[in-house]
Amino acid sequence: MARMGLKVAVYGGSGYTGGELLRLLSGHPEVGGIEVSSRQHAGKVVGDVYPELAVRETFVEAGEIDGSSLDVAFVAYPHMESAGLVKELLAAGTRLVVDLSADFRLPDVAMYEEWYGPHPAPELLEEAHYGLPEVFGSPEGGRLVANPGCYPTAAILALAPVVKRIAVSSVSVNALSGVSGAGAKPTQKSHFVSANENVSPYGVSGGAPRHRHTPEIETMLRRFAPGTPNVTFVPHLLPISRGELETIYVDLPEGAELPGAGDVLGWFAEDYDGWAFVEGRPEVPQISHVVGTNRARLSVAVDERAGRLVLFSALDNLLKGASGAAVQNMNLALGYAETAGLEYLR
Ligand SMILES: NC(=O)C1=CN([C@@H]2O[C@H](COP(=O)(O)OP(=O)(O)OC[C@H]3O[C@@H](n4cnc5c(N)ncnc54)[C@H](OP(=O)(O)O)[C@@H]3O)[C@@H](O)[C@H]2O)C=CC1
Ligand SMILES: CC(=O)N[C@@H](CCC(=O)OP(=O)(O)O)C(=O)O
Repeated sequence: MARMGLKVAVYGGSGYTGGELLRLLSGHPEVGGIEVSSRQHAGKVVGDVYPELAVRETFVEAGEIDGSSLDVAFVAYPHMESAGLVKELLAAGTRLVVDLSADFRLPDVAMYEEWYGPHPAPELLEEAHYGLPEVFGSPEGGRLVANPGCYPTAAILALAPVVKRIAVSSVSVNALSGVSGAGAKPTQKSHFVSANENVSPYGVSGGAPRHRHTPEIETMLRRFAPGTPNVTFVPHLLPISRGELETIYVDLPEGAELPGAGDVLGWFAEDYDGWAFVEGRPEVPQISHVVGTNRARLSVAVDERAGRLVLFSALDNLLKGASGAAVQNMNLALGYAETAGLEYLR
């Protein structure tokens, strides 16, 4: 007998975030049917291509999925490839689209075009809800969720409670990530021989830091703290499969009083009270504290000698940084508990 429940589709199911979505959605109590697209593997059973997933659905071409029949579509395509499909799905009547790419994160077309390229569906930017619910609220009732980038999720969760409360004069993010953040297609940067036994800074070009997550972090923080200064953001590739850690240096204006660590932990507790997956704790988070979970763990150290706050933020790039957050957003958008299907990842 067919299971009742939500009919969902994962577009780009052969990728890392797509695979993680299949794993999460297969065990989700509200999901009744899953369709999954892949160009390379169309016609093959998911679990035959990826035995670690043990999913019995068959990959199909994206065009074979009827968007009008879907409750939820997760689009896990590269940026600039995603927006066209998102537009088609919404026009077809898909109830909710969660886009994992960056295509609907920046509300300003000119900014998108500066950092990415021509936008394929700018008319939808205004309607997209930036899917970091612990900071920007639930997307309940909306049709389009722009799932945040993994690095911006970690940075915004740590910084929002601070910039909301005190003026800051500089913000520098030192970010570390596992190789799955670079996606399933190997590149010179992500090839085993390049990444193994190595740590490399990247996102620096023409002698300046220039990673496309910089404007995402700045734009989102300025929504409630318009005076947030330009952010220096430098990511580094670690020889691990997954997980992300950011150490964030925050300077205060001349003469401003430095808050204590207890103050900042109190702000984290106040802002994230009632949310299941975000927690400030006294100990400094490590990647091993969050890998395989949908947690973001935050902490703080106060450098009184230098007059500077040091924030820490750790998450799993494929879960709270992508697919776990996407399922959390689906839950909230459709009125379920944020933890539905994710309880074991707390
Ligand atoms: N990896 C991470 O940690 C995070 C990723 N993201 C974002 O999520 C999205 C997916 O990332 P990730 O899973 O890592 O990426 P992958 O490269 O692992 O997977 C993307 C999948 O999309 C399909 N695809 C690629 N190009 C196209 C295209 N032009 N048209 C249609 N399908 C295409 C491919 O499947 P096939 O060739 O089989 O069709 C591919 O497997 C990206 O936008 C990424 O930036 C966001 C946060 C974190
Ligand atoms: C290690 C690594 O390469 N990480 C990726 C993470 C970005 C990502 O996947 O997020 P978006 O959806 O915003 O592109 C990068 O720096 O490009």
